[in-house]
Amino acid sequence: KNTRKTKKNLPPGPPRLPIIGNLHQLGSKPHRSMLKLSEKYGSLMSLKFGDVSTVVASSPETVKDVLKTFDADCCSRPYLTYPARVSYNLNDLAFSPYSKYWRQVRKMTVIELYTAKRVKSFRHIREEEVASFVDFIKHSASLANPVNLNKMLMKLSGSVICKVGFGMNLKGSKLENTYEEVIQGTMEVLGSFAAADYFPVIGKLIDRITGLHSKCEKVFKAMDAFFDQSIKHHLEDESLTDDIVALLLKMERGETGLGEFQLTRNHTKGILLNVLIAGIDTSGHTITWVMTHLIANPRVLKKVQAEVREVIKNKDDITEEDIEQMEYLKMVIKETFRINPLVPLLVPREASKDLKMGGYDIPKKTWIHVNIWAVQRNPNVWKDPEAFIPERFMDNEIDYKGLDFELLPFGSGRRMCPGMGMGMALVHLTLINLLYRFDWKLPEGMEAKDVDLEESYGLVCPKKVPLRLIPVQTTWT
Ligand code: HEM
Repeated sequence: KNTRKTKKNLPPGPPRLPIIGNLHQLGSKPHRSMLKLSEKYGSLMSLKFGDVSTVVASSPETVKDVLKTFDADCCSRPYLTYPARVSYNLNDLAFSPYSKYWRQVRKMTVIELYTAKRVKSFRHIREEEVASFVDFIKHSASLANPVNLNKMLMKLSGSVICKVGFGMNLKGSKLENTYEEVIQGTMEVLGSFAAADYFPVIGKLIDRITGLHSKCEKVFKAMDAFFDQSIKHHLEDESLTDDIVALLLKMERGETGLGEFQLTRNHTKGILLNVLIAGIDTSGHTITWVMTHLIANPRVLKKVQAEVREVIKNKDDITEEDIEQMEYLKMVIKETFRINPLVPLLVPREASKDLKMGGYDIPKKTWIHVNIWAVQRNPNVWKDPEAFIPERFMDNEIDYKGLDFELLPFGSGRRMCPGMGMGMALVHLTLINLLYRFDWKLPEGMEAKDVDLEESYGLVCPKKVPLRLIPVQTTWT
């Protein structure tokens, strides 16, 4: 009798296998598999992964329901075993549940850390690091050597984040030789569909067998040693006052920030984890994707270079604000975010109470995936969605700042990325330099149609095969 009374009207979804549910349908690229399934079962779809009930939103309307209409009740995070470990037991911002702690830290970081003023104050660091990056590329150009842009751009954003966040040079730090492996490994750990999250009884054992557990421990230890190094450096040198570690240590001492809330060392490290991984991976990979699409589309490359060169030609130096006069470059960046959003499923959310959404029941504790990969390829919204056509933004007001639910590379609502300004400042300055100062050629024997566009999968989806291009220095630089 009771069962009949409480029967829920859940969103439709594919049939499930015993025990694993729909896990076998995820494949190696869950955002792509979920897009395919949503074409059959609808833009609000139920899936079951082991013990976990999930819904996936895949259209601008259903995504708007999750991120705006029901944001307050959908903005918590589920408990994820390995993100919990690397975030010092959820003492961070990105994986911590919606709670008083999260609200205070979010408010504090938005007021103190991710402000336009602070982004500006780090400008000299971006300029210095981009200048030495350009020098390296000039050197490669003089030898006609191909440059591995994935690697070099990761190094550039790594150097910027180390100085901005940790007051240190990447060179000489504990991550100097391993940061690429550590950051990539962390992203894989954070983005993996871990057995421990879906099978409470045997999941941890499965993760030990697959190696996920030891991989997590390895990256955690490497990052922890790096954070300790930076904190020690700050405690020994009082002149370090302007970077993010300095600010967090001030908060620990109660000199600024959170009112009655006491920031502990684990909170500091959790927040630093977000700065390190979100800061390095995202900006570098965004620039690589832009360059990949440009080299695969020579017409667009030529057009955007003409624009950049026209704007810069009579100026003494290049600044990140020059982007304001580069309408076509802005369209190229939007189109890149549309085709290759770096976080295609955003970070998973969890319903904090029973909800009724689009006529369906979403029970409390259901996990919610927002598939922006599907939204940004929706043929009802985007004509010819697989093609790279920046001009589609010409008479189109859609932007990526969280207000338009057709394009959401930074998410939207309470959990929207707070580091957008910081990330985009580096993306703009670097791209303008790459396009103004160099022409770009594919290695011998390759043509535009051969450029590989496959993404790899993790929390962030970078280009799978590194982008190798030959820079040719322009005569005017
Ligand atoms: C091009 C660069 C970047 C992209 C595309 C990007 C994208 C994203 C996305 C999609 C999310 C998840 C939003 C959600 O779950 O709804 C996110 C969250 C976050 N990002 Fe970024 N991000 C970028 C740069 C940065 C930078 C430079 C920082 C900091 C230095 C940063 C810090 C964070 C943090 C702390 C969160 C968690 C917010 C929360 O859960 O409250 N991001 N980012």
